Amino acid sequence: MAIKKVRVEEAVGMVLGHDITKIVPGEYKGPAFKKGHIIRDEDIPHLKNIGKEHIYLIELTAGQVHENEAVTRIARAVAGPGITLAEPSEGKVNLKAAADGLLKVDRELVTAINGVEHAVLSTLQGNLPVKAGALLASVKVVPLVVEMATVEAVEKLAVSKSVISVMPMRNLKVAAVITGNEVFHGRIEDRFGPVFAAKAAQYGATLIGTTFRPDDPELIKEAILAYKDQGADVIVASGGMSVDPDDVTPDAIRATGAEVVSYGSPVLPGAMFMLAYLGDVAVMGMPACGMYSKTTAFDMILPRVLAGERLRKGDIAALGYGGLCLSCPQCTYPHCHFGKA
Ligand SMILES: Nc1nc2c(c(=O)[nH]1)N[C@H]1C(S)=C(S)[C@@H](COP(=O)(O)OP(=O)(O)OC[C@H]3O[C@@H](n4cnc5c(N)ncnc54)[C@H](O)[C@@H]3O)O[C@H]1N2
Ligand code: MOO
Repeated sequence: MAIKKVRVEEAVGMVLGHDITKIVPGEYKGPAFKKGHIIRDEDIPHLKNIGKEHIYLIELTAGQVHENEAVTRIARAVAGPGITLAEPSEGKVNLKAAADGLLKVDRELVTAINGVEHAVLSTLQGNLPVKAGALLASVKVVPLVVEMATVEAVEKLAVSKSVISVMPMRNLKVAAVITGNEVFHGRIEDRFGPVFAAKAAQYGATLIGTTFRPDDPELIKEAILAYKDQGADVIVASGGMSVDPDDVTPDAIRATGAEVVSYGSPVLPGAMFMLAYLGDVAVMGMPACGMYSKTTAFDMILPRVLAGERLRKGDIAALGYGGLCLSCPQCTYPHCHFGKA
């Protein structure tokens, strides 16, 4: 590679070989000059004000790739379905969500790609519901010019795999069975119904019904089976999930014939959560913490089910890493460590 340093005063009329960044803390961070800009007399003081006394003249030799081309190729290699790529800027390409959905990231592949000399792939954690246009990942390379081998090594790792993708939510039908004698007999006002309505809407599902049952496993079982017959894809039974003699919801779910994936989840709040499947219908037992805490195991599991994943015991066990909520006075999820296993 021929890279020549030229003093800015002598660079008038020359073409910039890369974007040049300006940063004013708290005000601006971005390109002051873009690759391809032809340097003019009036640019000289501006370049000096951002600390540039020289520019590079670049001539690529065979087997070398300019940063913009390198990051574009790497971004294309790692982007799976549901991802849009921005134009390269300052040697970086941003990957964004093409539509609302569930972010999937192959964590092992991200690590392997970052093991390639000079490749940088920085992502959000996966299994997160994301909105259209959300920034999900950035690709960079470290030097201004990289060896073709760097790009090819990443392409080889990512070939026929999707490192980063967004699964669309499938607008499934959710039904709620709210249990508890105290609610059923009107001793207290139900506080779970609004939570389920809000969560279904938040994650792109339709709540097709909410029904109330006392702490009677037979009646709860029948309500679950009735919703299955009505075509629900996900049935959530709330309350009665812990250790008291009147906590009969897990037994009621078992009595439907559903296959229990897990009773208990390593997410707090949500330790007493149950996931089971009645054929293809997901049946969830939601402990009462779901009324009180803004974000629980339910928020780790429901979006994945709504995106079409069939979860297994190992998926639930994996939620323990990062599964401890700090119960902040003001919940800032997902802007925290919680649920990012
Ligand atoms: N000794 C133990 N105590 C608790 C354990 C445990 O393992 N050992 N687990 C705790 C965890 S974790 C949770 S979460 C809670 C709640 O579990 P449940 O799902 O069994 O909740 P309930 O007993 O049915 O109700 C608790 C509380 O919430 C009120 N509630 C329930 N449903 C509604 C509703 N739809 N609307 C309004 N209020 C509702 C209910 O009246 C009770 O006051 O258990 C811990 N304890
Ligand atoms: O199931 Mo309890 O949720 O950990 O609060």
